[in-house]
Amino acid sequence: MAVLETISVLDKVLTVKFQNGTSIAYEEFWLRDHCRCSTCYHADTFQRAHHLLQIPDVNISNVKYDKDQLTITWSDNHESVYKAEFLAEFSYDKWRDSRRLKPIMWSGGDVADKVTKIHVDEFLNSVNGAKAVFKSLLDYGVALIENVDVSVEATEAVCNALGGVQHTMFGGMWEFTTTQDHADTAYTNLPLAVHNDNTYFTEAAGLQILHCLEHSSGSGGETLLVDGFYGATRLKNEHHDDFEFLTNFDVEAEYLEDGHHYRYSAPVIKLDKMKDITQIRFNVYDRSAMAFPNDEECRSYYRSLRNLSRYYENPEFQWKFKLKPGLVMVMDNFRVLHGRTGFNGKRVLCGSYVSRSDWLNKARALRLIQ
Ligand SMILES: C[N+](C)(C)CCCC[C@H](N)C(=O)O
Ligand SMILES: O=C(O)CCC(=O)C(=O)O
Repeated sequence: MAVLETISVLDKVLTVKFQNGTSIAYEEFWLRDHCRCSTCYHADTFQRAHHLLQIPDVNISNVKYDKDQLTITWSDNHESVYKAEFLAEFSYDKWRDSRRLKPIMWSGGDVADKVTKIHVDEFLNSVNGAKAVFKSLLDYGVALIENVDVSVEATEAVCNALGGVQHTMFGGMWEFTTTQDHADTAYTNLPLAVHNDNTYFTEAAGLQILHCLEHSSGSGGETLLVDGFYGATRLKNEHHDDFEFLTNFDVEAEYLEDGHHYRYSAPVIKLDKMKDITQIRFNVYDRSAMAFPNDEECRSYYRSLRNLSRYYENPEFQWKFKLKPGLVMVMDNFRVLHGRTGFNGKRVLCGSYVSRSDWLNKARALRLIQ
């Protein structure tokens, strides 16, 4: 519970000292911009009523406060009221850290005992079930949902509860096997080294959901998962120059098939301003043929990608398991790399993508993140 203790105003800055000892300084312009009265703010839509250019250049004429709220009278006689709880949100460190995700890195199959494995009914019909799935995705980048009817329709209900089916050139809900519906090796029985999908899209899919509907008259087709953040962190600690290179160099990726040519360039390892790893875009197959300005950059490209690959290809760091009908695997495509061993026989998978905005929206609505 935030409690106002003292307020002081100097040189267009109002400083609040809270009873817990913290102090926060607010620019006058920021305070006027955050007036929540009915003429400045549409409380029903959580939107400001004025353009930035309409905010007047005024000064604080008078302040009144008690332990719960502050009232400012402005030099244009406008009056603004601020609740202590609202003001207390804007300690910069607290505000910044409240927005940082806190992934728990993992390596190897032991993570199987940590990720959420939940009955589909509990996921779809209970808040705690939904929280368990989204927390597992936030913590480990993987969640497993069991007892799902072996159908595209039942899988779609799971995809919608995860945030909604994301439509791409591959469709919305997809069902795929070894028929060449698209010019991609996913539609074959070849082994696929662990990778992130959609490195050729301006924004990769947020989640990838896979449900093996059938695998008959054959073997293989085991799923491989690896924590892309763990491998990138090992690279940072053991090949720092390569890590730096991969956080700065734009690797170009592309996807080509009749009527389609996607192309996008971005670093393999994306950092935010806090230097937290926020995304891995790693796919050895979809890399474009690139030109380089000099030998050094070309050599750095191959050395750094090969060194990072050694972590991702290390079986010790991979989680290998077989998707079976009824079990739906959900993974964070911004973090977890997935692949499969080669297979024979008839193997049919269905699933969808979910955008990152949409699944984080669900997690935020469940109050798991800010
Ligand atoms: C749509 N579905 C998931 C079946 C396959 C899409 C192909 C994904 C492509 N190999 C990539 O890595 O982006
Ligand atoms: O067939 C599988 O298990 C995965 C295929 C794959 O990697 C993909 O569709 O992106």
